[in-house]
Amino acid sequence: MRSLAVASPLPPAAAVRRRPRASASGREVISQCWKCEINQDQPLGNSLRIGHSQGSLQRHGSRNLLAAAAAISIEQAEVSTYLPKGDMWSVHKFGGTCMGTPQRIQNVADIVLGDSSERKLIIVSAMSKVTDMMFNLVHKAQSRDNSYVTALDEVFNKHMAAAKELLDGEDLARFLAQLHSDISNLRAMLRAIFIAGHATESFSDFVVGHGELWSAQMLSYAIKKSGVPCSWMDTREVLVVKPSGSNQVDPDYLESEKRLQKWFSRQPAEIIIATGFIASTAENIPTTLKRDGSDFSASIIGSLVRACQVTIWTDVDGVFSADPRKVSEAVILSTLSYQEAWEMSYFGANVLHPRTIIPVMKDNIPIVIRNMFNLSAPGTTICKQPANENADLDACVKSFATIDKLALVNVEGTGMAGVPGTASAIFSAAKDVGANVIMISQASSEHSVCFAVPEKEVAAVSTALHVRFREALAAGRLSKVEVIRGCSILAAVGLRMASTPGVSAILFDALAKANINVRAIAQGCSEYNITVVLKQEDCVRALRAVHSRFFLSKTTLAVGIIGPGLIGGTLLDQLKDQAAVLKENMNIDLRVIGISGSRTMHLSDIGVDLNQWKELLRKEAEPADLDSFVRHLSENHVFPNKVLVDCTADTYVACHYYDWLKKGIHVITPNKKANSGPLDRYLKLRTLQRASYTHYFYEATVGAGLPIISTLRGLLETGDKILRIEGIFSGTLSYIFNNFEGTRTFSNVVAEAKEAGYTEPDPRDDLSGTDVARKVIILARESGLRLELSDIPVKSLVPEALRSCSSADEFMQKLPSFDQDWDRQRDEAEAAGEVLRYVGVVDVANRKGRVELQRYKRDHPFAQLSGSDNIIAFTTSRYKEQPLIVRGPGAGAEVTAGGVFCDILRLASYLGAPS
Ligand SMILES: NC(=O)C1=CN([C@@H]2O[C@H](COP(=O)(O)OP(=O)(O)OC[C@H]3O[C@@H](n4cnc5c(N)ncnc54)[C@H](O)[C@@H]3O)[C@@H](O)[C@H]2O)C=CC1
Ligand SMILES: N[C@@H](CC=O)C(=O)O
Ligand code: NA
Repeated sequence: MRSLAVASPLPPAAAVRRRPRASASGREVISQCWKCEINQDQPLGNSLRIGHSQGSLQRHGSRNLLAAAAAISIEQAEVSTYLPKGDMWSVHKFGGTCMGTPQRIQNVADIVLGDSSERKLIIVSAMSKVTDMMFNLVHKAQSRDNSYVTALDEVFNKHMAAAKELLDGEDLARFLAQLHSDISNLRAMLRAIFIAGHATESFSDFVVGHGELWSAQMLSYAIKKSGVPCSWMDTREVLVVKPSGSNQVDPDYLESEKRLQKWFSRQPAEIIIATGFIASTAENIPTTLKRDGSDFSASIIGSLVRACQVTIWTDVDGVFSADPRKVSEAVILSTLSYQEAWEMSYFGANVLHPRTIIPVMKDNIPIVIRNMFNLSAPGTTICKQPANENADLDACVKSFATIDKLALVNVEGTGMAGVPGTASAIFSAAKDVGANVIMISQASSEHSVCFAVPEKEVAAVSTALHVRFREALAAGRLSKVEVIRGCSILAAVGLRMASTPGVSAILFDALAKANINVRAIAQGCSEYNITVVLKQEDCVRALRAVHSRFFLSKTTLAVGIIGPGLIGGTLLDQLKDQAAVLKENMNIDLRVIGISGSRTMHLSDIGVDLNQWKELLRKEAEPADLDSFVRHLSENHVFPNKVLVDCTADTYVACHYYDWLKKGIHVITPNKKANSGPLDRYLKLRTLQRASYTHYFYEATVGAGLPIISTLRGLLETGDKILRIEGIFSGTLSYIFNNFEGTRTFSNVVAEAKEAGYTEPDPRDDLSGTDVARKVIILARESGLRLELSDIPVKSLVPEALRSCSSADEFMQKLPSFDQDWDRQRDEAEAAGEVLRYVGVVDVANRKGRVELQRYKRDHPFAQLSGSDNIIAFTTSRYKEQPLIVRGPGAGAEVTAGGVFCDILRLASYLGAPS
């Protein structure tokens, strides 16, 4: 035996990319001549130094030949063609779907031919469904079911038909002859299985592996048809594996490399089509690489030839940031590190089986996942940590994955702390019943250990723990072994989470804002993944919440609008006009997913087309139903954050805010009914809202879009003391008295205010002073006074005789008959150099409020207003001499809808949108 020391013919760039590999003798090949492949650092002992030679060796050789050197015999060393290794090889793997029809096999051939790599090794699976058909043959035969014969015919017919469509002439004849021969061998073997009523694993593996043999041959003929030489390889001649327990196998790299070398010396083709999935044992018994075996084959062979890349062709565009069936906004990741891919596949993401990554990982060979049916998609490259990624917080998390149907087991008790062996006893009990522990968490107080197992295994685990800890439980050293069913795991995966502060804060913040309770948390010190356990029913919503926080626009908000009247309708139009800008500039994605009027409602799962909301509400609507409207919003799993905007003036709707907040739905409204309704209900609502992560905003209830509530809050929260708030709180009444001059009649001016959209749906609410009283109550309660609406003395401007009118229209018709009375009041004031103004006062110091019609001198600030102006003066400890005054239009469609819109954006900002 002589060993070889041959350096790799890597071009310089590739040589730089890879670190030298250790040789079998443990030494590294540190100096290479890539033209003549001579290792300048070879051990002299039992090795043979090969001088610069011409011909084949110039293109061949590898640093890693060393790895096999000791095992390569002179006989093999002397064969004329060495297996070249290194960057000239590209390896492709095509799965069953890619090989599903003759046309697809032809497409595969085209892709292979389109790859300009010097050498190509193509691994193929059986045509789709064929592996199942083959397993079924074995199953039928060993169950002594005669129909295996017809099932075998089907297998034959499927391949014959495919070959006839794909091939012709001699190639077809050769393939069919081989197919015939294989089928008759299989028939004999299945007959033997039938008679024995049993198939050994190797018999079964032999039968099943035929799908790959046929697909590889068909593809190689299809490639040859275009005039390019190509060989096909039965990988059972090359790949040697040994069983490693629990239905897994370990590749024998040395032996496989040796055999590949030998194979290649006989057939030194530039394109090799190899069978995936199948292999053999060291004793040449056929076996398979088990689940996802073809990917594994590609990765092992990629490693054996030290390929520049292994491309796994499939039917998706790449690896998604989350399961696209659960998160429609999931994005394709352009790169993933090996560890990330590994973590994700563990969590059930359909990436690659972790073992597929191992062979290529040691040589830093990238795996690219690509879509055969969408060649324009660049796919996902799985490689060593990509260097060029920006390390901002959001980029730290690569993807999210979930596992459902889990149960948490919580073992708790004071007797655990400081007692070595408790954890070992707990987990050995789980092991004894064969339970797979998916996640473990123990707080450092050692008071409890909790772990997650598949729900179906939890009963056995619980019993085993009760048995194991019977004495400890009886003695009270353990207080309980508790099982919490119906759990899911949500994991955030990303290599860059390691040592980046703040990632978990963002994750938990997103969960909190979506009102999701976290039951257990685990993060290993590798920091590649953060795992949280939650209620299974919350899982998809949680997934969407965190995904949208890290991947999407920062804040996605589903909006339900109730009451598309003047304000609601204007708001919808404003949302329509501004949505794109918000998305682009602020990363806020607002989606109106439901609009409900009093008669009809229109619902959408992903967002109503706001260009035609009126039409949709008319033509594509269902009868309005508040409960089902709210259910539509709360049960929507696409959007993690939801808000109901009540644009009605309805008390019935306002009564529901408490329930909505409790459901985790935020509430925004210009409707004054909730905050000016019964005090106890108001207090209950505020208490709930303060205790929860749900928000309730109502800026437009006072002064419409003017910043009244927010100003008051700002004063209070910064410790100012409110003494008095007074002003003109009614846009309608302001307009009326600002314009009730000269020869104009009172009723005319009221009609104008109504026409301008300043009044309440029923203008009597304005003229009666009730609307102002409600605003006074809202501000009083905001200032800490516990007043009821009935505590506010109100001067009503509705003539006694018109209070009982059955409708607003009737009231408006009858109002002119009272104009003379109004003329008189105005003239009297004018004679005194005064004007009439309707004011509200919150007398915080004396814990009172009132609403009254007053006369003010013409130079008083209240007399200086115009249009629908409100003016609100805050007298506080800080603003004592000169009150803080807010003034401006306090009613009207645009300003009020704008105020509501502001609240929606305030909410988005509370939920994480940039400010
Ligand atoms: N108009 C203004 O300048 C201001 C109005 N507001 C408040 O805005 C709210 C809306 O006022 P407007 O738009 O002017 O009234 P509006 O009468 O034009 O609109 C209210 C809409 O709600 C609908 N509605 C009533 N009950 C409903 C129910 N149970 N379910 C679904 N829809 C229902 C009505 O059919 C109507 O379309 C009121 O609460 C008002 O106090 C607040 C500040 C200023
Ligand atoms: N009708 C109200 C509208 C705002 O709340 C008013 O006139 O002020
Ligand atoms: Na306001």
